[in-house]
Amino acid sequence: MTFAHAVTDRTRRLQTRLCVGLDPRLDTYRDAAHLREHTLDVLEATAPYAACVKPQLAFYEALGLEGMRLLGEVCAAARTLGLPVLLDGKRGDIGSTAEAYARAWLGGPHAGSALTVNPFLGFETLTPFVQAAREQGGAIFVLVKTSNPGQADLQGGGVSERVAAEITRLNAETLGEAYGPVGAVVGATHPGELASFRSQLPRALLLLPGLGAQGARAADLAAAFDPGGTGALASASRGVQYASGLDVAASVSAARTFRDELNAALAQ
Ligand SMILES: O=c1ccn([C@@H]2O[C@H](COP(=O)(O)O)[C@@H](O)[C@H]2O)c(=O)[nH]1
Repeated sequence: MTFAHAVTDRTRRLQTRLCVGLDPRLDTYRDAAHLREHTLDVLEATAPYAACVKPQLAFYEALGLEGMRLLGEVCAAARTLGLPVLLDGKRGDIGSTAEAYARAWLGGPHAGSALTVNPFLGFETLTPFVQAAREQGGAIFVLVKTSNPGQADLQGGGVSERVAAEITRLNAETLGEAYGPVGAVVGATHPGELASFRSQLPRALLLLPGLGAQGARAADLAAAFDPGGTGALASASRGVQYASGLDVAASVSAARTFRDELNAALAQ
């Protein structure tokens, strides 16, 4: 089953459109062992409310070798729980280096996972990622309009729309499933633009980061979804993992609330 198929199937079966972000911050814990235990506990406890899990690679890289080991454990635990994994790495480079990134994050133990990809070096640099995603049943999520306030410095003036058009072209080359292997990152912090990106990106899954800590609200995201309530994943990291300090029960409650609010928005 491909990544797109797996998240869509999970959305339909469990009625959840929430992507749980796991971004463990060392300064929040007594030590690395405490960080590991809490991160794995949050993953397991919130899994019933999640369509997928999104580890931000930067937080694992910042922990050195131990972080890489933990990332492996998070991905293995997610697989056991039946949760698709979306690796937020925002990779992108000239072709031969992009090939290495694609092998590293879409192949081997990460086959079938998804990776966020930065298109700044040009559309030709997406090719190794798209090929790897197609071959391994994975997916990529290309940055179209990021959630941060400064995105307009470089992503305005029609740039986001050009990236969206390229994603649509790439997905048209892949026949078969409802959603192709090339998704789009569109910040949940831009609710007024979600309908437009939804229609520009007909076969793309949308990743909507910014729920919770960045101020985006589930109630404002309905326009990002297709009829039937598929096609988008709204993502919260701090708002789930650190919903109330390190209280795992509060993480569960936050995940359940985000799930319910997204469902309520779609029922309007
Ligand atoms: O446009 C983007 C793309 C990715 N992110 C990442 O998502 C999480 C957001 O964390 P919160 O704690 O829910 O704010 C983080 O890993 C970002 O690197 C994003 O925020 N915006």
